[in-house]
Amino acid sequence: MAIIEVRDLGKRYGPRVAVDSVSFEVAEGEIFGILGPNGAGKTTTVECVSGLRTPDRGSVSVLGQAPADVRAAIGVQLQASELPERMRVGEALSLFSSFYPAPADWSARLGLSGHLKAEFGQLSGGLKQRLSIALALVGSPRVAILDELTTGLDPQARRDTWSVIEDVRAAGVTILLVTHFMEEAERLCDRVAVFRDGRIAAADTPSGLVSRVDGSCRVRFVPSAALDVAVLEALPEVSSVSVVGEQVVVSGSENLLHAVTSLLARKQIVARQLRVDQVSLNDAYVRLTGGSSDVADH
Ligand SMILES: Nc1ncnc2c1ncn2[C@@H]1O[C@H](COP(=O)(O)OP(=O)(O)OP(=O)(O)O)[C@@H](O)[C@H]1O
Repeated sequence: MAIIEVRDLGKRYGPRVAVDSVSFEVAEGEIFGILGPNGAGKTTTVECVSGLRTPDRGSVSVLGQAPADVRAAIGVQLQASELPERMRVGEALSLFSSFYPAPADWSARLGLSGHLKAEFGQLSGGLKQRLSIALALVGSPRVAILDELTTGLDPQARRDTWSVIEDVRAAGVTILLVTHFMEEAERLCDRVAVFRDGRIAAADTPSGLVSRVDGSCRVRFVPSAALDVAVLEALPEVSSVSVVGEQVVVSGSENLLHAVTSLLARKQIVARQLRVDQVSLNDAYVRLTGGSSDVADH
């Protein structure tokens, strides 16, 4: 069942079109990733889903209702969330908890227990980020919207946060996640939408996006005996073949390795120094966004 439905969403800021004809659905329990270069319309889209912004066009429903009518069911962690400088972590958690009849306490799981007395203004970027996640989850939301969840965290803190998000999902929460990190999208997301210029350039599972890239798999080897390149080129899985010195380099679809090794076995040729490379989600992303490299791989 779709828990979030976005239909033909459009939003302008003056003459600037931020989001144009965006449609997607998120199923209950799914982690749906939104990727794209700076200015592609990701934040505007999730702000419309969270009910913080009103679309100019199209419709958004969360749990079958307008977001503004189900606010208590939506937890939001926005890119730049600020609290008063002097407010202590424990005070912020208590204040937000007081808004809900049955608040959830994620502070220990997010490594905040040792910082409850620290003032917000004194926190490192990483701790601010973790606090904003804890505050987004305090109302036990059915839908969590996380915008640049792990930006500013060091690699270990990022991995720790991913495992928290897996726990959040295991608790039945549906998650809409804006990210610039391909490794994060691959690890966490069931499906991702790649935004470009306010539109969705492609939406699929991470592996589905990779397999859309022409020549997503590459096999290299040195044949043990003379090999007619034309027989490789005739295989339906093969998109191109090149010969570099003794080495044969074959590009093609996901099933390339099986197709090439079966052919070589039939011809009783051994593939020496065999290597297989797979296009990464990062490669797929770069191609889908027209070569933009404003993305981190790890
Ligand atoms: N409040 C605003 N007023 C005017 N223009 C805005 C406003 N918010 C966003 N924009 C513009 O709308 C476009 C989409 O912005 P948005 O923040 O949704 O993109 P984004 O994909 O989230 O970018 P980023 O990765 O940098 O956060 C951009 O061109 C941005 O400059």
